Amino acid sequence: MTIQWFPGHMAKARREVTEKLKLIDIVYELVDARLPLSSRNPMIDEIVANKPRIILLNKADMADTEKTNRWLDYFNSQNNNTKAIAIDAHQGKGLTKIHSLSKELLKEKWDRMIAKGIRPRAIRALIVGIPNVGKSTLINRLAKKNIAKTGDRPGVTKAQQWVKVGKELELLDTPGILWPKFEDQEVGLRLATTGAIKDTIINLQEVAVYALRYLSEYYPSRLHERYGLEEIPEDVVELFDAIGKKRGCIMSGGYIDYDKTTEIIIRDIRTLKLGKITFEIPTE
Ligand SMILES: Nc1nc2c(ncn2[C@@H]2O[C@H](COP(=O)(O)OP(=O)(O)OP(=O)(O)O)[C@@H](O)[C@H]2O)c(=O)[nH]1
Repeated sequence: MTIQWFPGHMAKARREVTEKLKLIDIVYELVDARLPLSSRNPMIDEIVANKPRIILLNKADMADTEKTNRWLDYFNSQNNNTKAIAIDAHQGKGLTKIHSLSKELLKEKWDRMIAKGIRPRAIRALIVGIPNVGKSTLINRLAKKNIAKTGDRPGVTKAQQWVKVGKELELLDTPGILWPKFEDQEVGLRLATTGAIKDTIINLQEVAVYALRYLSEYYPSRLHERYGLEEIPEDVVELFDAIGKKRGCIMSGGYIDYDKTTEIIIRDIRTLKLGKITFEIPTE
């Protein structure tokens, strides 16, 4: 699903997430491990405020493991209320850690409740993230058909459905959808490279050029191997031509077929033919 985000939609989405935050103890913020900052909402810290949070670097199966580890260090060193782990919601990898980490982050709150004589209840969590980041996949994975109709809760006007994850954890069944920072062109290009933005609304050639520039800088050996290039031309148009030539994307008159070359490059990236790639590097 690609949502056209207008200021009115953004305000509404924010309001909806803020309402849901009142019902829960902890936020699971889903980001794409290949572009952990670009796949976040720019106002997320402000929206989530002081709630404990686990940043889930999803689609870790498609990201460069060494860089994912650097991103985990980056997020884990930010504040005590926030932890990060890498997961693959599609195959269900890394998910068992979510529960133990939630308990850890909420230990003080739970201890306080117990000290006051309140019986411990299930931890309530909300998944938030931008479109296409894997929210539904994660809910379905965690739920294992455990969608519980709980109806109204005291103080809650609208009926909310909760998904049981074991005995001690419950998720709101509808995730919070938030917008990415797409006024930043680079963010848009990164999102487009991984397929998070519908191809029909972007200029794919521009995306392929962006991706090639990035790959030449950070993953030149992958280009060597995949396209059998002896040298990686510095000029990106020359590189584009060289790949087109190697892959037989030639039109009559000997011209390079740029549309076909673009298609190949983008497909190779998205289907991991160029290996696991992370499109954003932590700065510290
Ligand atoms: N490789 C891989 N693909 C994943 C993973 N998680 C989700 N996907 C795929 O990513 C795509 C989007 O997943 P969804 O669960 O629909 O994402 P969403 O955030 O609910 O999307 P919206 O409904 O648009 O908000 C689907 O094709 C999933 O199969 C993962 O960990 N690894």
